[in-house]
Amino acid sequence: MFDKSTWIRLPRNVVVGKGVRSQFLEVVDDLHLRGRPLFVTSPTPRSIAAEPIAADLEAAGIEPAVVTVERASFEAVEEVIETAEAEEAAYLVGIGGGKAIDIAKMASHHLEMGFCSVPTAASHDGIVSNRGSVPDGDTRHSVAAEPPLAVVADTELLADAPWELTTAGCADIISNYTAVMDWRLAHRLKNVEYSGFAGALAEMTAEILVDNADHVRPGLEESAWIVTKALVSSGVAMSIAGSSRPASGAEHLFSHQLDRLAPDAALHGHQVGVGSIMTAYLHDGERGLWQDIRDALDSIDAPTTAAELGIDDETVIEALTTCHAIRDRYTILGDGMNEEAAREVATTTGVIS
Ligand SMILES: NC(=O)C1=CN([C@@H]2O[C@H](COP(=O)(O)OP(=O)(O)OC[C@H]3O[C@@H](n4cnc5c(N)ncnc54)[C@H](OP(=O)(O)O)[C@@H]3O)[C@@H](O)[C@H]2O)C=CC1
Ligand SMILES: O=C(CO)COP(=O)(O)O
Ligand SMILES: [Zn+2]
Repeated sequence: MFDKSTWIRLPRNVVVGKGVRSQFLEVVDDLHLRGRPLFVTSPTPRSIAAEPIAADLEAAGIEPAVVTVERASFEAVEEVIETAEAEEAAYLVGIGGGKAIDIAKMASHHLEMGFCSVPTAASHDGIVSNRGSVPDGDTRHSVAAEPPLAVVADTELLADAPWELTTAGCADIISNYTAVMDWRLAHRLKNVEYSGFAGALAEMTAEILVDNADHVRPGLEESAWIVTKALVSSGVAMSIAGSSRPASGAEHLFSHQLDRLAPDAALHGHQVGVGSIMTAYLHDGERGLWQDIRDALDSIDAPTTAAELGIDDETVIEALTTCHAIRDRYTILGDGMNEEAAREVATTTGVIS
């Protein structure tokens, strides 16, 4: 008997383009969101986006509350929940990079409140997804979170952000290739539920981005447009899957472990890109996928080596040999790599010298 059912929760308004941050009020009006919003932001996005949008709302008689978070953590989520309650917020708006948006969507989930996403960097594919990613001691959780009711992605703002944030977003997308390979492997070996639609969308998103790599150049608003649309598409794949599987495999485990071993050394997207070169080699051997991934990263100025990440070779080996244990997610790393194998993959792919 067929007894499957699913909920696919997606944003209603995805507004992308030049200057669209000035349409924020129109977007929330269209969603019939009323009352006082709480802006969840981080230090740099606060001054460049949260304050100007707050000024627009104030001119219309709405005074948003604002909370600034420094790190992605459960404590930060708790702080946002308390602020929302104290300020009697009616809905939440995440304004910033992955950190602020993740915290806002997790707090909204707990508060059962609407959430809007205003990215200030095209640096990660959590802009639209219904997942939050939080470190917790030795582990890293991917938790259910509120998908945004609306995304307001201003390409002018995104194009003005430091170029490395955009290349990080590209690398997060390119890593979908290996994430989907890991997901299929887990399906075959461990009977993990697999969605062909979500897997195909995540892969196709990476393919379109790589095909358009020549148009992804610093300072070009068109680059912000191409990358943001890919980030939205990848987030939709996660929402269809109901998990981060289409966009997060062993390369993400590697990055999450680097966050523990070398905090703040490199951007999330750059770390997963380098991880993807190595896990592609593990999946595909010498057949060429790892070189294609490395060349695609190189063509958009994303790091391809430990040195370019600013991380030493021994930390890469430690991350590779331990990251399988960071969460219960079966990948090509199986129950872990030994040190010799880790050195082999990292050296052959040129990640370490
Ligand atoms: N939920 C999901 O599905 C996903 C979640 N993620 C998560 O997202 C995070 C990674 O996202 P990322 O954006 O790299 O991290 P951050 O939010 O930490 O942003 C990276 C840096 O960019 C700065 N910044 C943001 N916008 C601008 C701007 N316009 N101009 C100048 N600087 C800016 C931030 O400043 P400041 O320090 O002042 O804030 C920060 O230093 C990770 O925690 C990752 O796990 C990633 C992918 C998917
Ligand atoms: O970064 C992600 C997708 O790009 C998702 O993060 P997780 O690995 O925490 O699920
Ligand atoms: Zn990611």
